[in-house]
Amino acid sequence: MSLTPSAADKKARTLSEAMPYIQRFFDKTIVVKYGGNAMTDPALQESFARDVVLLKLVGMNPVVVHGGGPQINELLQKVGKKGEFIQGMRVTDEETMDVVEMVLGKVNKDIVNLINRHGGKAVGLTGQDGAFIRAEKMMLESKDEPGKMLDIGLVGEITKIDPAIITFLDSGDFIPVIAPIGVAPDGETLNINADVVAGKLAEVLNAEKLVLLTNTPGVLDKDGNLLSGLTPKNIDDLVADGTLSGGMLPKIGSALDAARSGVKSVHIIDGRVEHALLLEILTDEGVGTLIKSK
Ligand SMILES: Nc1ncnc2c1ncn2[C@@H]1O[C@H](COP(=O)(O)OP(=O)(O)O)[C@@H](O)[C@H]1O
Ligand SMILES: CC(=O)N[C@@H](CCC(=O)OP(=O)(O)O)C(=O)O
Repeated sequence: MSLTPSAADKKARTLSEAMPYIQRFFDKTIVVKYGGNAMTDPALQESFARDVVLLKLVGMNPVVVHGGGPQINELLQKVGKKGEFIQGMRVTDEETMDVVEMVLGKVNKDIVNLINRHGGKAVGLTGQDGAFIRAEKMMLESKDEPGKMLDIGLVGEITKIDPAIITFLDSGDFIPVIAPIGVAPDGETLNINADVVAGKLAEVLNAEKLVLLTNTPGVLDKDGNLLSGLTPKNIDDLVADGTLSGGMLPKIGSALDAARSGVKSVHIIDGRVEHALLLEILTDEGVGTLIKSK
């Protein structure tokens, strides 16, 4: 294929532009949350896997945490159950938990397989492996009746993440791929929102970056315009006036917690854009919403 001089020049400039980022992020941990909504298109799945492998090849330590919300809903529907969410958290009875584990197990191995097909060495884990994600049953405070605690079933609140297994994998050629399931003190498995796992993991790994790939251009205002940067005060206002709702609530909460606990940059970006991850990490192009710690 021959390139016109301007196209060749543009390609060369883009490659050259990547160099300072490769230098800056060499040996740094990048936690990537791959949302269930961003993984529905096979071509995008391929580009995601290629991006993750490329980051590893140039010396970064990508750690993938995946969701699977829409895929869980699909199977629930097939077995005649309706997915119910409160403040972005799935109400999880025992039967639902079986479906959650089944679907996340399949999604996990699909991602592992995809990364491996592109030359990476992915290792799939849930929080049960080495009991590395400890959790306890979450009680959620009602938004309508402050002070009232809601029981949403087998949903976990993280009490501790032991990063040892992840740093061990990172120090080799491996790319950890993590499903958001935690383990309670009695050994019961608990369903955890994947954004929450990604945020907490970024914190305990002292990650350089947390990138949350989802199915919107980023955080949007009431008129649907992209908000390119958000402070904690902006976020409080957007929650209070109802601009942020549903799955965006745990996402923004986790993003802010991660930013405040020292993760250097936290982004919510559009996983429907091909190579969104590379654009975010290796180019000057700012995509999506940057979450600021203050
Ligand atoms: N202000 C907002 N800006 C963008 N998305 C929002 C906003 N408020 C609510 N959302 C919803 O949050 C969704 C993303 O969260 P979620 O469905 O949990 O995705 P994921 O599977 O990527 O975690 C969006 O698809 C959108 O429906
Ligand atoms: C407690 C809770 O809500 N768990 C989520 C776990 C998967 C997830 O978070 O998937 P996405 O990132 O695709 O939304 C659920 O059951 O849907």
